[in-house]
Amino acid sequence: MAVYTDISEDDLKWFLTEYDAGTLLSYKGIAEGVENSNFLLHTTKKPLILTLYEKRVEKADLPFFLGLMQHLAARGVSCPLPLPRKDGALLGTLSDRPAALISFLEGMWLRKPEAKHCREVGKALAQMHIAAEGFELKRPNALSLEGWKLLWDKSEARADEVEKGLSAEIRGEIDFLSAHWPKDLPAGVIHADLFPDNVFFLGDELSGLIDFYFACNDLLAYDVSIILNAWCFEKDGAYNITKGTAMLEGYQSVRPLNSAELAALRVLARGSALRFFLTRLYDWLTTPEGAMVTKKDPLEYLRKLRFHRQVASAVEYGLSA
Ligand SMILES: Nc1ncnc2c1ncn2[C@@H]1O[C@H](COP(=O)(O)OP(=O)(O)O)[C@@H](O)[C@H]1O
Ligand SMILES: N[C@@H](CCOP(=O)(O)O)C(=O)O
Repeated sequence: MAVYTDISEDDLKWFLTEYDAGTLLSYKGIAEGVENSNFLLHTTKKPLILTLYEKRVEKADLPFFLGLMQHLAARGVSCPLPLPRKDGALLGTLSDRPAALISFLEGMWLRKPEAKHCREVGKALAQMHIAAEGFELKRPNALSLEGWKLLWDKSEARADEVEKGLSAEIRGEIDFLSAHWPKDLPAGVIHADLFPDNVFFLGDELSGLIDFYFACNDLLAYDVSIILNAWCFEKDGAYNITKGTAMLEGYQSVRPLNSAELAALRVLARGSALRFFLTRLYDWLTTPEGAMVTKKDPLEYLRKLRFHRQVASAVEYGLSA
């Protein structure tokens, strides 16, 4: 559940007077998501999503996120479009939080994605990478090597509470990644969180991408490693090579990966597994009991990280010859 901040009907009605959004008919908090507070609004015009930006989103980054959605939507990516206020601004304030209205996207996220869906996700990610070219704002990835070290510093003392021996293992992993992280690969704007809950489908057709609040400038192949991690493992922890093949084929049908990117995939996948392990671990250790948010299991990503460590080459991810 992610509604951290309540809003009153009167405040919301007042907030809406700044927009040409029609008159409020109803609104309700959305249970899903972990970062921000989201509400579905019905007005006399189109349905809208109201987002109140919470703790982990820097206000200074909001023009990047909202501008990126505008840039992508203008280039044919199906993603939410921020609704400007009457004064042209994309951001307002509600319940003391920065707040925005974005268009409602039809579709549902898939609880049990299949290989055919992975192919579509691969394609959509590559299309997003290409459509983002020319976006003029920049945002370094706050959750890359330096960010991982900062997160780890905050969690290390209690890591062995989660699993004995974890502290030494993760320190070793950070050292390895610091020494081997690739530098000269194609870079651009990445989504950085394209998990199943951020991709909508209508039937088997991908209807849109949401949640650009981790988007940043980084290595494009790192984003590929994120979707392999997020979509291609089964509940029992096994890597599904059929899904991996479909995903990589889908991606490469739009943007072929070069040989350096393919060679780096294993290290990138270790990095992305570590990244989600670390944010989940931090949340696991710091979210108070009874908070209105579903904590995600850090150990799922520890298991993925261990899998990538024993992968000998990118062929094992399902690259077709
Ligand atoms: N533009 C949108 N159209 C339809 N539903 C949306 C949209 N944006 C968010 N949602 C709903 O809100 C949920 C949480 O949104 P998300 O952006 O993932 O939140 P968070 O950033 O807090 O993780 C989504 O799973 C979806 O159900
Ligand atoms: N995808 C991340 C958590 C971020 O959640 P989202 O609701 O913003 O996609 C994870 O699974 O750890």
